[in-house]
Amino acid sequence: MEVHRVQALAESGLSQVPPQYIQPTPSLRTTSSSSSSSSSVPLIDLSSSSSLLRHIPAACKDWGAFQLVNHGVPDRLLDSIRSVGLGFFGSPIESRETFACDPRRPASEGYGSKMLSKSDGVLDWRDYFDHHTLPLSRRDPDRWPDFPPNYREVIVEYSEHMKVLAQKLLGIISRSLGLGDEYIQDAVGEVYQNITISYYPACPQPELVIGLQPHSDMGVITLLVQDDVGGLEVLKDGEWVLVEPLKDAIVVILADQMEIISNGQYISAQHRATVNTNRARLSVATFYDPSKSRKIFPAPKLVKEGSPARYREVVYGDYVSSWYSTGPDGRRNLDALLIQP
Ligand SMILES: O=C(O)CCC(=O)C(=O)O
Ligand SMILES: [Fe+2]
Repeated sequence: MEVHRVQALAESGLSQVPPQYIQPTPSLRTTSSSSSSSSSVPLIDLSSSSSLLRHIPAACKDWGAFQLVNHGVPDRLLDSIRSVGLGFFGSPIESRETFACDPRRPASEGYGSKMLSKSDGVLDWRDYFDHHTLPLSRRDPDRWPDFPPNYREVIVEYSEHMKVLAQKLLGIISRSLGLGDEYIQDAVGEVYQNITISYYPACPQPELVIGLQPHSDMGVITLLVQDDVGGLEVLKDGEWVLVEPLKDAIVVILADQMEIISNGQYISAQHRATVNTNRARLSVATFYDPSKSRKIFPAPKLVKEGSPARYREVVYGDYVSSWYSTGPDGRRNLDALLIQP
């Protein structure tokens, strides 16, 4: 299978994007952008008790996403992860290709460009590097780049901080739903963590393409850091809203299994990434997922008279397979589990 790196294409200096990257439906193009919207993604201070009690639950209900400051992750680590990512994507293509993922297997670890396994379908204007970081049994740092020289160390340290922060947030979210602090963590079981560094090259015709197509994340919770370029957008009441780049903030995105466990009280945010003519953009997404064999279902305490179960139980691995084979198409995978009243 021949793989084209978007970065190589962009750096070849072409003035028009190849047809396989052009979004056929104008509604999927990013021209009709966002930022005119009056609302913005909630900004939450994790060190304030009113945030924990009021702002986090409101953001989870209305947006399924928020930006977090005073999160306890050292700012220098956020800088380091961005800088090793840029170091990798700024290295010669031959060095990068030594770490290519297996393009035939969805979600395989390594350097990739095409997220979905289906052969038709429009391509995203993005390259990425996916790291399998937890559990330790699936971690093999030899499969990660060793340039810049501190690359692997930074990933290991970052993985630990993201796990701790995700678990803290799951405790807060669990409690806010009237469940025990540990309920969501227990429902998820052993954590499967992946870290994906996305690189969106500058594009000569950004209005015709999409960096990353609209989707909701399939796991439980995603923690994302971005650089100062901007491009991440969240769908709110039918409008795309830009997630303003804030240097030391972490973007929290609730994912599909969270919506199921909360029986729809909290929503998974649909989001997408746009690109621009001038500057390449880098983001780092850390996904917190159940194991493939885990069964996920609405918390029994949230299913009662007047609020019946809204989602069918699902084996997480089946959810992942359908996501990668058919594609996310917004919320298609989650909507397929809805129980019709
Ligand atoms: O690049 C971004 O800001 C979004 C990345 C993302 O949504 C993902 O990797 O699932
Ligand atoms: Fe995402």
